[in-house]
Amino acid sequence: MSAEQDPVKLMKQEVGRAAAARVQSGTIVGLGTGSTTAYAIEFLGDRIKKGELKDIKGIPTSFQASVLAKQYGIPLTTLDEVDRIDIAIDGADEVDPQHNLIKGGGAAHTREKIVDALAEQFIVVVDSSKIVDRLGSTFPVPVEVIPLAMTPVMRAIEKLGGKPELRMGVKKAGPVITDQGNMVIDVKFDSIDNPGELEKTLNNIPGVLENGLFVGVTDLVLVGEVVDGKPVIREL
Ligand SMILES: O=C[C@H](O)[C@H](O)[C@H](O)COP(=O)(O)O
Repeated sequence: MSAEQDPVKLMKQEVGRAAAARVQSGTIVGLGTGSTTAYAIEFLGDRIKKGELKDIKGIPTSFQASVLAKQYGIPLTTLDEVDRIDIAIDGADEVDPQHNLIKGGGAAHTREKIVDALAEQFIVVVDSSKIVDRLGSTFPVPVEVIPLAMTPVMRAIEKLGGKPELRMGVKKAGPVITDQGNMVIDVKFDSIDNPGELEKTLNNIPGVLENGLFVGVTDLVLVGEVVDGKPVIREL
């Protein structure tokens, strides 16, 4: 199947394009992580090349975002250099009806939460498969943990009713190591009744750096769908 015919790829591309179209000249832009945001970064680069978009600066949420930004000609800055982030564009693994999220499928949720939460406008870009009635129904909650605390954190998570699993590398023996040099525990909960409460409880376990529940942060969700073979973008 060619890239153009792959409906998931098509949805991701179009939703990335739609988000990139909302960025204005002269702004500071949070650059999210993952396969969907990668398209937004590519389209931002296209707009810069065409001269449509001038004087923007990106704040990357990961090594991946930083590499892509450099590849597509987006100048980068840091949180030390700016007094605001105007807009952030980022993907998600699940989006619930209140626009709360699970993120961290790419182990980048710690830096993503810092950047996305600081942004004046945080736009989430997803394909329709990410929309759920209840967080945790398809995806575990990623928890970034300082390595020496891994065992006590796992025990504490079990006491909360979660099933923790250390995330292992693909094409790398051993665990996934985050951009901060930590590990990720993926936690399956039977049911997440109060995501805001769980977000705080998890972060309160000593040794936990950040978890992938993003509650009350989203301003707009752009959802890519394929209808009658054509990509359609809907706003939530
Ligand atoms: O750590 C990774 C991020 O939270 C991603 O934004 C999230 O996993 C969605 O990625 P994708 O767009 O590749 O599904």
